[in-house]
Amino acid sequence: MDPDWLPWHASPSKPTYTAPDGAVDAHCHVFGPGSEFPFAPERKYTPCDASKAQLFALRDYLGFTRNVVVQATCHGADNRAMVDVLKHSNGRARGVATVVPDVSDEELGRLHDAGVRGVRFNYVKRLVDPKPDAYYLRIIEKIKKFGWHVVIYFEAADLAEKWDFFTSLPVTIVVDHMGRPDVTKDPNGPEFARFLEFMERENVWCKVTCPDRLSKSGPPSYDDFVPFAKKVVEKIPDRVLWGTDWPHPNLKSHTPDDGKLVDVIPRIATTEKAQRKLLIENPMRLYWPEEVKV
Ligand SMILES: O=C(O)/C=C(\C=C(/O)C(=O)O)C(=O)O
Repeated sequence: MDPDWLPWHASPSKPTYTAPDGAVDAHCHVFGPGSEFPFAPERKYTPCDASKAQLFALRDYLGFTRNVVVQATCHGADNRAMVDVLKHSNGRARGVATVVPDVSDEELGRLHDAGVRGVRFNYVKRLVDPKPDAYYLRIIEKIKKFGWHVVIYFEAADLAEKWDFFTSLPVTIVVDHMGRPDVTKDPNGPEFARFLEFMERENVWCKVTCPDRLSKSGPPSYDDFVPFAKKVVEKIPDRVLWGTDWPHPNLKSHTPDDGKLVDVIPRIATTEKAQRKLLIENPMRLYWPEEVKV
């Protein structure tokens, strides 16, 4: 089964930026292996296998310590591949699952015990068919008892339409990839200003991730991505997260060099204090709160 997109980089460069001890890759995936963890029949793309061993090896190679493994749509609501990573991580991986509204409390309990701490609502239409708000509200009612948060993945154009719903949610929200801004526009323009207004809400967090997806100026430095991500880090330094997005599903323009993605970090979080918040303090507070010394 050939993947629909370029395979991930087999020999990324060693980053020139050294992440602080304890750094967290807060957005990554595993795919399959398909022979062990079949892909969802309803998926809209077919991934290549990308295993926990390869994810852990990349983590160590890039100088990171922990992972947050996000359920990808190609596995639908079958979270077994993601849970398998958590169970083999020695406590160094947490998860974000995909569930359906009639998920049982017992299943949610099993996911929580394995290390899941959130669910993902994916609004990107090329990945998932749209669901009504009530679908997601039923899920939120179920997960509140576990203290989980909601990760939302949407296109910039969706924000206006979903504004009232997103701003009504009574849980912590984590936005994937800055809501996918058009980085050819002005970072000080009205479109990104509206997104930054969303970021002003105390329960809203943002992943300053995916220069490889968003940039039009392209690798290796992804210059046009930097002012947008830097703005978010400066605005909400205590509510930002970073991740590789390995193995980079659905990228067709190029195969990102994960070492070069790491090297973008000091250009968007320009002080050691901001880097420690982005890479350690913020993800630890959200995913390993029991290990955070008050
Ligand atoms: O991996 C990402 O975060 C981005 C993509 C894929 C998914 O999120 C997914 O399959 O769940 C994408 O933009 O294609």
